[in-house]
Amino acid sequence: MEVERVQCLASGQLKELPAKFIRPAHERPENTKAVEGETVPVISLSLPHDLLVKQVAEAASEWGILLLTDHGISPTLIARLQELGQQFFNLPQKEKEVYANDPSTGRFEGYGTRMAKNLDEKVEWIDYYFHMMSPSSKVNYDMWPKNPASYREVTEEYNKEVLKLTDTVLGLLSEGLGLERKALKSSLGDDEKIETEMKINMYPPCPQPELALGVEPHTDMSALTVLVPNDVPGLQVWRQDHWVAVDFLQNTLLVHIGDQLEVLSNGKCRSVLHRSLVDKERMRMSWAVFVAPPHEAVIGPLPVLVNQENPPKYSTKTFAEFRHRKFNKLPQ
Ligand SMILES: O=C(O)CCC(=O)C(=O)O
Ligand SMILES: [Fe+2]
Repeated sequence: MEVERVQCLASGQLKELPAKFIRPAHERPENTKAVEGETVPVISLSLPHDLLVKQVAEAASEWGILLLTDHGISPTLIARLQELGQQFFNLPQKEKEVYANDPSTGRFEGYGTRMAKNLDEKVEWIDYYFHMMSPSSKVNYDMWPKNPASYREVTEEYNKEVLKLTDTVLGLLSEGLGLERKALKSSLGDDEKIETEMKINMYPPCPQPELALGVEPHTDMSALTVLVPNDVPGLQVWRQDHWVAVDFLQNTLLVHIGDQLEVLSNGKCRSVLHRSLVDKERMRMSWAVFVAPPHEAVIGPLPVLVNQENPPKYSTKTFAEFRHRKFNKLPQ
């Protein structure tokens, strides 16, 4: 089926936003502005170990998101990843359509655009590219862009780095919960099992950004999400009762706590509610890597964190069941 891409729409000198992108008043950025003066914690991985554990634990429980500096992933590698993503979205439309996904038939991987299921439904101002990244046994490389030619090599290298960083962050979070370094990682599945997915988000310039959303408020169902944005701001996180804008900081990685860590930690780590706004003049992009357990993994509050004073706050189920419920908006 022919899908109307937001990028094509945006390149057509639109003055007004088509109705399907106009959010109801209570969701509009113009009516739900971020507060000034609050900032997401920025944490350097080169801090002394005990201090680092403490800061990461605090950020995970109070914010559910942290910005990492001195994270060890080379700026050159990140810049290459970003260039390739941009190059893909600059390809002729026909070439991109070869990779079109079709969520209505369960084909989630590939090039995608949100589709309204009925006339009232609002859609997000975004085109994206989504694919599994690891373990390689579960990857269908036909779903990865073949152009630019170095996409696979660079993406695989980036994935390795993200897996190393994940190991570090999960270790710190485990220690912050008073557990052994390996506790969270082994619940999610060790290196051959843990899954990563890449989502390249592309938000074209939008004629009326105050009325639209790039991504609706949501929590990620992953364990962790590692995200690099380009320099166009837009990400906002919910804190207590208001939105806080996440500043763009050069050479910084964003780490979101996702639903699976909230469950495993029995609520000590918070899965952060977030949304993305769009810009009038500039294209915003972000590269999100979702780190998640395999579908068959059984995830529930870790028994060592549960006792009479701290009864389990979440039910235990397979990650497949969790996904099914989340996709279908069923209670967990
Ligand atoms: O673009 C962003 O900063 C956020 C994207 C996001 O939340 C997602 O892809 O899950
Ligand atoms: Fe997200």
